[in-house]
Amino acid sequence: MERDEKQQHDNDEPLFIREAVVKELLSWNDCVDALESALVAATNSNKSADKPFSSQTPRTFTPVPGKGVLLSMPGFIGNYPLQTVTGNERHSTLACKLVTSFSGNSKLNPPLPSILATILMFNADTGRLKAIVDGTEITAWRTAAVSLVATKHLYYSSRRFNSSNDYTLAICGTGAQGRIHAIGMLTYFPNFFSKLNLWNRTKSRAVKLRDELNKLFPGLTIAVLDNSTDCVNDADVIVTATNSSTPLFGKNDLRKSSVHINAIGAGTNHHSELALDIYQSGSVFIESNLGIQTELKGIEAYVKGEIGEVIKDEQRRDNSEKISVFQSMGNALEDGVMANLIYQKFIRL
Ligand SMILES: NC(=O)C1=CN([C@@H]2O[C@H](COP(=O)(O)OP(=O)(O)OC[C@H]3O[C@@H](n4cnc5c(N)ncnc54)[C@H](OP(=O)(O)O)[C@@H]3O)[C@@H](O)[C@H]2O)C=CC1
Ligand SMILES: O=C([O-])C1=[NH+]CCC1
Repeated sequence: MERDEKQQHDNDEPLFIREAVVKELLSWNDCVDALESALVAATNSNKSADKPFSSQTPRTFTPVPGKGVLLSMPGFIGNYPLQTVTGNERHSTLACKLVTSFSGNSKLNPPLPSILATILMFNADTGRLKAIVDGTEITAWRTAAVSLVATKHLYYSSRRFNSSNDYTLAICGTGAQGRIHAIGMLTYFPNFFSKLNLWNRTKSRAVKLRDELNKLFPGLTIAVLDNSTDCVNDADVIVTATNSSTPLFGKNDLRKSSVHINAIGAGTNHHSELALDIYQSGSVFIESNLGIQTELKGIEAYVKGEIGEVIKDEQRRDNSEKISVFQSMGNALEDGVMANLIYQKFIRL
C-alpha cells in the first residue's frame, strides 16, 4: 500500500498519507521541534532569506446549523528549519487544513472524534497539489505539542533542576484533547510530574482514562476528582480541554504559588473555560496575534505576547506573577509544518 502510494507520487499525482501511517510517524520530540519553528515563523511576516517567516489570513468558519462547523485554515511558512534524517534543512510549506467540529460525534454508535481534519499540501513554488494528509491525529498531537512548547518555555525550563520533581498535573476534560495532553505531558517531561488529577463532566470517561494511563505510566499517582475546582486545587500545571461555556475554576481555587495553565477548549468562545480573575491577574500568551481581533474578541485580559517571542527570548513570564496562561486557539502554520514533518518522513520510509 505504502509503496503504491509513493509510486503515485513518482507519477506526479498527489500523495495520500492516511491516518494509520501518520500515527506511526508521530513523535513528541519531533513535533515540539517543528512547532517551535512554526511559532517563531508566526512572529515574522516579512519575507526573509535567513529567518523563518509566514503569511496567513484568518481562518473561516462555516456553520452547519444544529450540528457543527467547518473551518478552513490556510497558511504559508517560509524558510523554517526542520530536522529530517538528512540533517537540519530549510523548508517552505504551503498548506490548508480543513477541519470539522461536530460535538455530537461522541454519542454516535460507533463514536467518531468530534474534530476531524484533512490537510492539503501544495508545491510552494508552483501551487500544485502535492499531498493530502489525514489531519485528525495531527490536530490532536499538534495541539498538545504546542501546549508542551508553552509549558516548557513558560514553566518547566525554570524548574527542571529542582531536586524533587514533585509536581502535579491537572487535566479538566478527558475527551480526545485531555487524553493526548496527558500522554504528551507525561512523556515529554519524564519524571517531572509525580501526580495526575483528572476531572471530566461524565466521570466514567475520566475513570477510563485513568485505567489506560495507569498501564502506560506505572508509578504515577492518578486521582479522579468529582469537580473541576478540586482537580486544580493542588496543581502546578493545568490543561483545560472542554466545551464548557462557563468557567471551570477561578484564581481562588489555585493553591500553589506558581501555576501554568494551558486553556485549549472552546465553549461559546476561546476564553470561556477560565474565570475572569485568572485572565486579569495572569500573564497571557497566545500562538499568533492574528486571532486576537476575531476569536479572542471580548477577552478582558492584557495579552503579553506570542509564544514565538518567548521562544526567541523577546518575551518571558514574569516570575513574580503567580499564573501564566497559554490561551490556545490552533493555528494553520502549526498544521503546515506538522504535515510537512510527516510528508518528509513518509517519502524516506
Ligand atoms: N486549541 C486548539 O487548537 C484546539 C481546540 N480544540 C477544542 O478542545 C475542546 C476539546 O476537544 P476534543 O477533546 O477533541 O473533544 P471531545 O469531544 O473528545 O471532548 C469534549 C470534552 O469536553 C467535555 N465537555 C463538553 N461540554 C462540556 C461542558 N458544558 N462542561 C464541561 N465539560 C464539557 C466533554 O465531557 P463529556 O465526556 O462529559 O461529554 C469532553 O471531556 C473543544 O472545545 C475543541 O473545540 C480541539 C482541537 C484543537
Ligand atoms: O485549530 C484547530 O484545528 C481547531 N481549533 C478548534 C477546533 C479545531
